[in-house]
Amino acid sequence: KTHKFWETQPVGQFKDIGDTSLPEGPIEPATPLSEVKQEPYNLPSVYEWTTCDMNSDDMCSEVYNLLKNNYVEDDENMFRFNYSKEFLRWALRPPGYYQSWHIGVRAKTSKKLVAFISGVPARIRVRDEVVKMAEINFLCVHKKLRSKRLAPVMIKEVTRRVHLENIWQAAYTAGVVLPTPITTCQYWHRSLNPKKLIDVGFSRLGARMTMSRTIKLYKLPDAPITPGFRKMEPRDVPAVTRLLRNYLSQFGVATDFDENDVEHWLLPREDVVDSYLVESPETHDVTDFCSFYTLPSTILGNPNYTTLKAAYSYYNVATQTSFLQLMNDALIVSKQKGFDVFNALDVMHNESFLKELKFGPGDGQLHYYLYNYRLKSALKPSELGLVLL
Ligand SMILES: COc1cccc(CC(=N)NC(=O)c2cccnc2OC2CCNCC2)c1
Repeated sequence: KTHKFWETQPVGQFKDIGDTSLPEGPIEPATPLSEVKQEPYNLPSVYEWTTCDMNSDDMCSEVYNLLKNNYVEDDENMFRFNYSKEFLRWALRPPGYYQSWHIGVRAKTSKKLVAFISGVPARIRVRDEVVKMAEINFLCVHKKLRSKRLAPVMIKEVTRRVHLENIWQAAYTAGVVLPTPITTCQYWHRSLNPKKLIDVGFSRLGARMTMSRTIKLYKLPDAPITPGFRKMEPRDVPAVTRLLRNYLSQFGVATDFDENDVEHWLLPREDVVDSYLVESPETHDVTDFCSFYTLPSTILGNPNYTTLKAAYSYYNVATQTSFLQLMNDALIVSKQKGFDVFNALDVMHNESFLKELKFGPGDGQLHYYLYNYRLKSALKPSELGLVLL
């Protein structure tokens, strides 16, 4: 498959796979800011760039509606991600964010928002190097404007604006294979509401299984079973940061969270992100942590349901409680909150609970990428400590 655009970019190229003579690290050097293109790239003449102020309710609604109607669908086009406005505000405004990295494309005549791409700053450790990067996400071109080659110029424009902030690396994911994945993850789903999942075609009734047998198979207790299991609170930020930093230090590529980051990314926000911890009843130490984010999907073309309520595993650490029991408690509270399904990637140590807790394999893969940073060899998913939204 010719990757006309990606062959021009500083990313690992397929032809270089296995060439261990190439050093690990940046592919191109940083350049002086004076050498960064000062003016935006040219769009086709009927379109114009716009910067999206996510603090503005109208602007946030425009981005929300563009994604709701035109963003990623599953392989069978039965579901489409439906990130909420509150989720987008959270995802796009972490500490140190740049509004200039929230980039829209409008049709000049109608002024309608027809495309979007975003970046947020993140510190990501690659082996022993902590690198300031942009996490690129929510690239979306209106369905009616596909294959007009808008995506390459949007990627070049967000790259230019990231360079203007003296940042030279990026991280992103895609459901498609591009040059060149640093790892490829499988996704897994744990049914919480099997009847709805079967009714909407997300799952199928197992062979020799009745509906009542299936409902019984996925039944969960009404309350978490670990003593000291409770919602995370602001006072827990230092302890959770210590727990997370220690856990993530073992992975080849991982987010380098500090307390400021933990306060933004992991404190509970209703209908956006949920996080729980285990405070030892004896010592009051914080010994374990689990979290998941809320990402509903629109159900396309089903007469009885419109929305699939999905929880996505985020960051989880078990040091005293068994990982199985901790994640089972996460399933229990997500069921209690009305989620239909709990999704997870086989990253970090997730593989150890997936089969045991009755997750089924999804029918797709999620590929992770670094921009302008070469790894000598690809990672196994279990060596990755990075979850993108
Ligand atoms: C169920 O509704 C869907 C609507 C659109 C796409 C997919 C399949 C899919 N592509 N799933 C994932 O990418 C995925 C599966 C498990 C965990 N995280 C995931 O993606 C996250 C992380 C990357 N950005 C999207 C959300 C499912």
